Amino acid sequence: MAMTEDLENYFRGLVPPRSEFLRSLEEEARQERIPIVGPVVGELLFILARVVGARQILELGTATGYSAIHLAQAVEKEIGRVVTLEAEAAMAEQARHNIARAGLAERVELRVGPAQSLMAAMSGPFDLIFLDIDKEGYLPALTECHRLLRPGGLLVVDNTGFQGAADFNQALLADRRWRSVNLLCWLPEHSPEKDGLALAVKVSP
Ligand SMILES: C[S@@+](CC[C@H](N)C(=O)[O-])C[C@H]1O[C@@H](n2cnc3c(N)ncnc32)[C@H](O)[C@@H]1O
Repeated sequence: MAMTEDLENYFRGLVPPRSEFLRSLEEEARQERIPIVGPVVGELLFILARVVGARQILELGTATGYSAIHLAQAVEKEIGRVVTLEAEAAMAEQARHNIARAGLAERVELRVGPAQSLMAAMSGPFDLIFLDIDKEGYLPALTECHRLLRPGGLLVVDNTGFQGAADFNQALLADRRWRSVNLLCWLPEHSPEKDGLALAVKVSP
């Protein structure tokens, strides 16, 4: 059977439905030109966290809290928690406000500062790590991501199509302590819509 001719338009019609609140965060990010993952990758993060049975999640790059909200929705109340790291104090304040409005403040711990130094002082293990900071920071963060993930834990990396992520992509591919795939995707309402997304499992210490 032939595929539909206008695949992009067709898939735009399949973007997950979401609350008015999440739509307002998407609008806020659009107006302030803040690159967030959008509804498709947001839902993907929720699904991946559930599949992994994640209780402890680490996010690098909070921005306004949109992806942290999806991750926090996936963890069980009172058992699970999302630790999210944001370099900019004003952005962190905006995220704190949004996360509280989502009723998820108790499940999210927001730490302010450069991810690399915050991670160096942290101990894991985390079940899932979502990497979404400045792309030049990806490679320097990889060693800490490996240390902080539990064996079998999942690393999800956004924006791997960016030039700044090129050395990270090569390092991840070459490192046999990970099994990984790097996908070229077309993701409606993701910033940008055509981009890469990497998934990696920690297979050895
Ligand atoms: C792409 S946005 C994150 C979007 C967010 N994950 C979402 O989808 O809702 C990247 C954020 O990471 C922050 N950031 C960039 N480099 C950072 C670093 N080295 N440490 C901590 N935060 C960083 C930026 O200030 C920005 O708010």
